[in-house]
Parts: sequence; structure tokens; C-alpha cells
Amino acid sequence: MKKGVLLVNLGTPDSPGTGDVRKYLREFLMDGRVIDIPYIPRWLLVNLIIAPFRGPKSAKEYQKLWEDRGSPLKFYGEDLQAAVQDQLGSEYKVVLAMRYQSPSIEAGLQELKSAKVNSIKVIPLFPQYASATTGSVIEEVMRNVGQWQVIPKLEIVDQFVDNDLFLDTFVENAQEMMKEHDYDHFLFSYHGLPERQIYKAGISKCQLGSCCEHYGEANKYCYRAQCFETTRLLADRLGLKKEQVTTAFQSRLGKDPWIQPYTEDKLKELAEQGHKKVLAFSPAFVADCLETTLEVGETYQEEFIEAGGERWDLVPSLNTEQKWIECVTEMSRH
Ligand SMILES: C=CC1=C(C)c2cc3[nH]c(cc4nc(cc5[nH]c(cc1n2)c(C)c5CCC(=O)O)C(CCC(=O)O)=C4C)c(C)c3C=C
Ligand SMILES: [Fe+2]
Ligand SMILES: [Fe+2]
Repeated sequence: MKKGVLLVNLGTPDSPGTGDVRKYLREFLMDGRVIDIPYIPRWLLVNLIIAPFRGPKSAKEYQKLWEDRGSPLKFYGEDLQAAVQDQLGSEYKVVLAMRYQSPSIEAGLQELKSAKVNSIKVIPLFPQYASATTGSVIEEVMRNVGQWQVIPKLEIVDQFVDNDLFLDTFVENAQEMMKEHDYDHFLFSYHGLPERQIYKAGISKCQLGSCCEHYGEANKYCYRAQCFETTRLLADRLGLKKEQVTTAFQSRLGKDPWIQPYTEDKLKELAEQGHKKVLAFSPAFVADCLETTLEVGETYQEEFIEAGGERWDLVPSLNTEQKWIECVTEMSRH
């Protein structure tokens, strides 16, 4: 019997047309782990405000991002799946799924079932655990396999912030950039989360302050602490000094407070302090997507230059780097 591997990323629209983008936003944002408010207000917010108004704006962004092969988040996922399958050989069946849109987790699990696997390793492709991402993937996997007559043995990789191969891939990509330019500051920008999602996780009474700079068993699943830990591990490997490094959070949606500091504030502060050349990292994502290429790579670059900076570069994402393929291959073995 084969061993199954289910790689899962967030998801992306089927096309960059407004209709498909709205459909994607509706499915994504109606997930109660993503917008964690009661169903009726969530439905009204998503269907009457976000999808109609944000849909066309997001579609324009997706049109800029789109390549011949489609959305990078998806085609890099497909390339990763093929490479990991190749590494693991016929003893394993490796499948890619997306939490939202296609290919669905349900279809991915059916593919594994048809291949008669007797165990499944689930790898949500999010380095840090958050209920909105990894938690949602796990819930959807359990909802599906829970209906099977024979429930396979399941193993879940719930975070991999301290995985050496994951860290080393980012380090090598950064070192390539650092050979070319003498950066005077290093900004690590992570996807943000509403503050209440950290409090709701109830982890060691997180105060959303300096507590998150210490990482250990007690706050292992605090998303904010995992982000600070990712920065620390990458900065140590790159030999950066504490004062050269900033951790910040991007992509706030709505009026509720999200975890701070916000990247937009920090980049202006850096420019005001006289920093001229910033190297930006996006280590909450393992492939190019809207949040890396456009938000960090373009929007923040423009804002930094406008604020007086001279150079802002983004460390390339992991995409199909050989070390990253090795990393996922190692995580897949069971
Ligand atoms: C309440 C809203 C959101 C939460 C919470 C959230 C958490 C979260 N998301 C990612 C990863 C990705 N998000 C992406 C896009 C994206 N995220 C939100 C909202 C929330 N995310 C929106 C509205 C969008 C779409 C952006 C737009 O339409 O302008 C993506 C990119 C997908 C792509 O196709 O490129 C990723 C990846 C994480 C890791 C996370 C929590 C930690
Ligand atoms: Fe998001
Ligand atoms: Fe904390």
C-alpha cells in the first residue's frame, strides 16, 4: 500500500476576471476561521461590501500577477508537488490541494483514496500556524475523512518555522541579494491577523507586546511569536545585528485592530530615520503571490522610495528552489 501526502496552500482565483475573483473572495472570507464573526454579519460583510467593492480592485491586482501558467501560488504548488513526487518515488502518492477554489481538498483526498493509500501526511504550506490558515486546512481535511468508512492514519505538519531547510532556502536567496547590494536594514513582513484571533487562541496570555519575542513550548502556537522566532532564526543565520532588523505585519483588512507593528508604518519610520537601502523578506509565504510580489515587492517599494528611501528589494520566495523541494520531501516522509 502507498503512503499519501497532501500538500495544501491557501488558494487563488481560477482566473483574474472579476467574477472568479469575487467567487474566490466569497469562499475564502466566508470561512469562519478567516473572518471570525457570527455568520449573518459575516455574510453581509462579505457579500454586500467586500466582494462587490474589493472584487474589481483585487481582479486588477491579479491581472498584474497572472502569468502564462496562471497564478504563481498555484503553478509553483504544482511544480513542487511534481518534484516531491519524483523524489519520493512510487512508494508515495503526492497530491496538491488548495483550501479555497481548485483543486479542492475534497478532490485531493479522493485522489489519495483512489490510489489506496493507508496513511496520509497533511502539509499545510504555511510556515507559521494560524487558525485562519493551517487550522482551517486541518478542519477541512477532518471534515472530509471523517465521512470515510475507513479513516486513514493521519499525520499533520502544523508549522515548520524552525526547519533548517526552510530557513536555509531563504538565507541562500537573501545572500544572493546581499552580494549585489549593501543593505542598511532588513525588514521581515508577515501576513497580519486580527488581534482577537491571537487572544482567542488563548496562548499563555499573550499581550501582543514583547512577550512574543520569547518563543517556547508555552507559546508554540502563538502566530505573532512564531513570526518573531522566524525573523530571529533567519537573522542569526545571516549574521544580522538586532538593530538592523524589523519584524512587521501587513495586509490589514477592515477597522478592527490587527497585530502590530504594521509594515506600512515601519517602512515610513525607517525612511525617516535615514535608512536608504532595505532588503525585505516575506517568510509567511512559500511561493510568489499577491501578498509578496505586489504588496511587498511593489506597493511597499513605492511607499519607501516616496518616503525618502533609495532602494527596496524583496528576497525571492521559495517557489521551486532545490533546498525547498528537499525540505518538503523530508517533511513528507512517514
Ligand atoms: C480577514 C481576513 C484575512 C485573514 C485573517 C488572513 C490571514 C492569512 N492569509 C494568509 C495568506 C494569504 N492571503 C492572501 C490573500 C488575501 N488574504 C485576505 C484576507 C485575510 N487573510 C484577502 C482579502 C486576500 C486577497 C487579497 C486581495 O484580494 O486583495 C494570499 C494570496 C493569494 C494569491 O492568490 O496570491 C495568501 C497566500 C496567511 C498566511 C494568513 C494568516 C497568517
Ligand atoms: Fe490572507
Ligand atoms: Fe505574545
